[in-house]
Amino acid sequence: MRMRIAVAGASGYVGGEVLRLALGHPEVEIGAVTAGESAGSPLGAHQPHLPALADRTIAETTPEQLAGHDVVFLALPHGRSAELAAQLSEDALVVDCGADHRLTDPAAWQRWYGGEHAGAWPYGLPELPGARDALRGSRRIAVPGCYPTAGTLAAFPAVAAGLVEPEISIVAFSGTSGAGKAAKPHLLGAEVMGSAGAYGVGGGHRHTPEIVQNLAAVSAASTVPVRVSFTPVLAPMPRGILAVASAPLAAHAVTEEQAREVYAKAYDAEPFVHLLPAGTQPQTKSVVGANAVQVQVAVDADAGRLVVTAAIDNLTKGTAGGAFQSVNLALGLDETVGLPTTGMHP
Ligand SMILES: NC(=O)C1=CN([C@@H]2O[C@H](COP(=O)(O)OP(=O)(O)OC[C@H]3O[C@@H](n4cnc5c(N)ncnc54)[C@H](OP(=O)(O)O)[C@@H]3O)[C@@H](O)[C@H]2O)C=CC1
Ligand SMILES: CC(=O)N[C@@H](CCC(=O)OP(=O)(O)O)C(=O)O
Repeated sequence: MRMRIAVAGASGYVGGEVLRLALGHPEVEIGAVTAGESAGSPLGAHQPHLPALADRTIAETTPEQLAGHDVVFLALPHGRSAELAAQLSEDALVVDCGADHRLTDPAAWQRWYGGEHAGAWPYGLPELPGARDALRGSRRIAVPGCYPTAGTLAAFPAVAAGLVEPEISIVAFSGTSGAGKAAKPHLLGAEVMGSAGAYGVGGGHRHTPEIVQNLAAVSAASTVPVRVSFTPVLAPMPRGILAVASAPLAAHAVTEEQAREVYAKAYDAEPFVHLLPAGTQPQTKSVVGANAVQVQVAVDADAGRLVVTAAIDNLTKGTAGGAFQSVNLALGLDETVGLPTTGMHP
């Protein structure tokens, strides 16, 4: 099924990754490319890695520019996408890469983002139980946050199988592209190069309720609330997220082999999730540009904890790749069409 796509936010990091993947997708024709302040300038001035599109002129982001496309990707700051989506045709498949339609609980939206809750759309993490059914045939997709993709995929098989108590700690290291390309003082080279630092420490990051929402939906301990302590760390690299999730084992006798069996059952049939052989660890570089997740499982018997590591590229599986995976499902295509799975080494 051929699809004509529009990309709003085409000058940004996510918009650039959507367009990179679109150029390699056999069923995609690229229509409108729009943005904010950069409207009127050539796309090549913002996306130097896309020479095939360098001469395209960026248009203003209006409902009229985005009309007449089969799929509209909104790679815009949160708030802006909900406002725009409300003015788009119900027949078009609208894919919100921002946060506006991820949270199902209006009170959680109010607490973490503020303002009116736009409502929740089918959540674009196909690996979560039940997600594929909601995505098939849908005309709206909420793309997960990049940390929630990594953290959820690291933790959910153990939470769903009751392997751990639902008291999850997630520490995740992110490349700086996770913050977008708008100039921010804490992202200056002099601040970031050669250094790593935590932020949002003590439960302050707005991805916490999204991770809780995902894990609570699958938790085997239905009478015990899922609690997540999430700590993001900015790391001196352009792309990638490495998440380290750990939780107390529900039974102290659980062996590493048993834990691996739980993860193998969850992921053996998944085209984009790779449970690594014992003894190797996920590396962010190995998934750069790939719609891939590397996962490893360990049991810390002395501490009585399960420790799971997961690596993704925040812009690929963490946003644009995961978005195309969900689009493929929504349009009845094979989920894997057009999505690269190989990363880089060294
Ligand atoms: N970066 C990441 O790893 C991830 C990002 N996301 C989400 O994806 C969305 C895009 O992020 P990212 O690409 O990183 O951000 P960038 O800052 O790199 O890009 C933002 C884009 O939005 C455009 N824009 C900003 N304000 C407006 C406006 N008022 N009207 C129209 N267009 C506007 C910008 O255009 P211009 O430059 O012309 O102003 C630019 O094209 C955000 O919601 C982000 O939270 C989600 C998961 C991961
Ligand atoms: C490194 C870095 O700054 N990362 C961003 C997460 C990006 C993302 O996924 O943002 P949305 O949920 O808004 O889509 C942050 O911590 O805010």
